[in-house]
Amino acid sequence: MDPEEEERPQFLHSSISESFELHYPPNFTVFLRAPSFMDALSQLLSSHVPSITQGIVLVASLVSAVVYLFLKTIFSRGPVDGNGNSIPSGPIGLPIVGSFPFLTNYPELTLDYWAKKFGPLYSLWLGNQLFVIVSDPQIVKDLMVTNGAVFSSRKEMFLKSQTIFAGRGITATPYNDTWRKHRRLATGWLNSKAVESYTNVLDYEATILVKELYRYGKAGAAPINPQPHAGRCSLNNMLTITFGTRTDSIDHPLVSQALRLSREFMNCTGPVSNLTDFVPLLQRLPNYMITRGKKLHAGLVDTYGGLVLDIEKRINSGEKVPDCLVKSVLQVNEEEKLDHLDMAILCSAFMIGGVETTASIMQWFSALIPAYPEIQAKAHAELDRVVGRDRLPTVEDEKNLPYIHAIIKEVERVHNPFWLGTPHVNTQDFTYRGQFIPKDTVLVLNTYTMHHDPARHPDPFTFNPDRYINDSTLASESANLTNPYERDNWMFGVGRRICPGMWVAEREVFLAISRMLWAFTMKEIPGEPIDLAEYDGLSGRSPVPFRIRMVPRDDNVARVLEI
Ligand code: HEM
Repeated sequence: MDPEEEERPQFLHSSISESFELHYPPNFTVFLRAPSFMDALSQLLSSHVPSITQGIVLVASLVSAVVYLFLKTIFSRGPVDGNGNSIPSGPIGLPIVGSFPFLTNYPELTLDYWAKKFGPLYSLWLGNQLFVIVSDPQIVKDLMVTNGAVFSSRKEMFLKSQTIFAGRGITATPYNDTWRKHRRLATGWLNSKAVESYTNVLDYEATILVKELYRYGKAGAAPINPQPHAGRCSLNNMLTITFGTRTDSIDHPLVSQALRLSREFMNCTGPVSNLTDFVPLLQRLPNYMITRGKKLHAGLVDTYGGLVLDIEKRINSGEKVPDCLVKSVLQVNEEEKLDHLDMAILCSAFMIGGVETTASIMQWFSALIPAYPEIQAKAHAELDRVVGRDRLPTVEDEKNLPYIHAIIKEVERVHNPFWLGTPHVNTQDFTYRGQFIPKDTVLVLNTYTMHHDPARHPDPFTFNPDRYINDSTLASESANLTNPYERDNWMFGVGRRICPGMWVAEREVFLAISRMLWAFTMKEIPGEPIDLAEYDGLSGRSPVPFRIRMVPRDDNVARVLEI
C-alpha cells in the first residue's frame, strides 16, 4: 500500500481540491494521485464510467470546468423562493454532470462526507436534477411524514421508471391514482394479517434453508457459501406469495434466472448511479445503459409475465390454482383494469423488492457473525434456554428472544441493503427552516449517516447487538414512534411510501436467522478472510461471495431436521 495513503485520514481534504474551491469527496483522490491529466482521465473512464458515451460527456465537462469555475462566481448555484430563500447549500459539482463523478463508487461514503461538511439538509446537482440529501431523523419526519402529502412522489427516472418498468410498477410510479391502486393490491397481500395467513410458508422455507446448509456444508465438514441458499429461501417465499409456486433446489433454472434479474436491477438502478437519468442528451444517443435497461425489461416481462400467463391459462382450463397474488388480482381484474404489462411489472416489483432484500440481510448476517464467537455463544444460550434442543424456534418465540431480535436489528443497522433508500420527490415548492426545496426535487434518505450517528449509536462502527437489547419493537412499530431519534433503523424507508413488505420481511428474516443460530456454530475459514467493505449492487447491497463453515451444534440438529 502507498505509505502516503496509509497515513491519510479517510476523509482528509486535499490542498489541491481546496484551491479549486470545490467540495471534493474522498474518491476524487483518483485525480489527485494520478501523474498527469490524461492518466487521471483514463483512470476515471476505466473505473467510474460505464460507457464510452458517458465518457465523452465527462471529457466535455472536464474541459469546460475552468470556464465554469469562473462563471460560478457570477451565478448562484440554485433557485430561490418568492421570499429570497435559497436552496440548501452543498457541493458545487462539475458542469453538465454536476456531482455525478464523485458518487459512482460507494456513494454513501461521499454523501456522508458531505453531510458532515454541509449539515443534515444539503443539496447537490446531478446533471439537470436537483437532489436534497436528508440525514437527520427529525428533518426526515418533518418532511416525509408530517408533510407526506407533498413528499411522497417518485421521479420518473429514465432508466428505472421509463425503460425498465415502462412507466408502471408500484416502486417507481409517481404519487397518483395508478400508484394508489398498485399499493392497495400490494398491501392486500403484504399487511400483517395477510402475513399470518402464509406464515406456514415462511416457516417451511426457513426449515428447508437450514437443511440445505447442513447438507451442502456436509455437516460442517465442507466450506459453504450460504448466499445462493439464502437467495433461494427468499425467492421461494416470494414465488409462493406471488405465483403459488416454488423451486425445489438451487439448481432449478428459475433460481439463477430470478437472482440474475434482481442483481441486474440492483446494478442498473442506484438512486444516484446513472448519468443517463440526469443528462437528457444521453437518452437520445446509443448508450450501453439503455441497452441493459431494455434487456432487463424484456427479461422481467418474459419471466414474470410468463408466469402470469401460465396461471391465467390454468385458471381458464378449470385447473385449481393455489391462492396467490396473481390469482386474486386476475379475479378482480374487470374492475381493477390492469393489462398484462401492469401485471407483469407489479409481479416484478414483488420479485425484485422481496428477494434480494431479505436475502441480503441473511447474507450479511452470515458474513458478519463468524467473526463474533462470543455473540454466537450468547445467542446459543438464549435459544437453548427459551426453545431447548428438541425443536426449531418459531414465530411465537420471537418475543422471548430479545438477544436474537437485537442481533437482527444490529445487522440491519450496519448493513442496510439500501443505504440511500428509494428517493422521494416533492410535488410542490416547499420552504423548510428558511431553505427552499423547489417542486420536483429528489429527496434522498441518507441512512448511512443516520445509522452511524454516534449520538444515537455510540461507537457506531462496532457490531454490538446489546445496543438494541431493550428494543422489543417490530420495524412497523418502531417506524411509528413519536420520537424519530428512537427509531431502530431506517432500512424500510419512511412515510407513505414505506416498504409495504416489512411485515413479511421481518418474519422471514427472524425465522431464517434464529434457525441458523439454533442449528449451527458459524466459523471463519482460516486463510479466507471475509470482505465486509466491498459489496455487489448499486441500489441494493449484498456481500461479495465468501465461504464459511457451518458446524452443527450437536446431534439434535440432524434429529430435529429429520436428516
Ligand atoms: C429486508 C427487506 C426489505 C428492505 C430493506 C426493503 C426496503 C424498501 C425500501 C427502502 C423501500 C422504499 C421506501 C420509501 O420510499 O421510503 C421499499 C419499498 C417497497 N418494498 Fe421493500 N424492502 C424489503 C422487503 C420487501 C419485501 C419482502 C417486499 C415484498 C414484496 C417488498 C416490497 C416493496 C414494494 C412493493 C415497495 C414500493 C412501495 C411504494 O413505492 O409505495 N419489500 N422497500
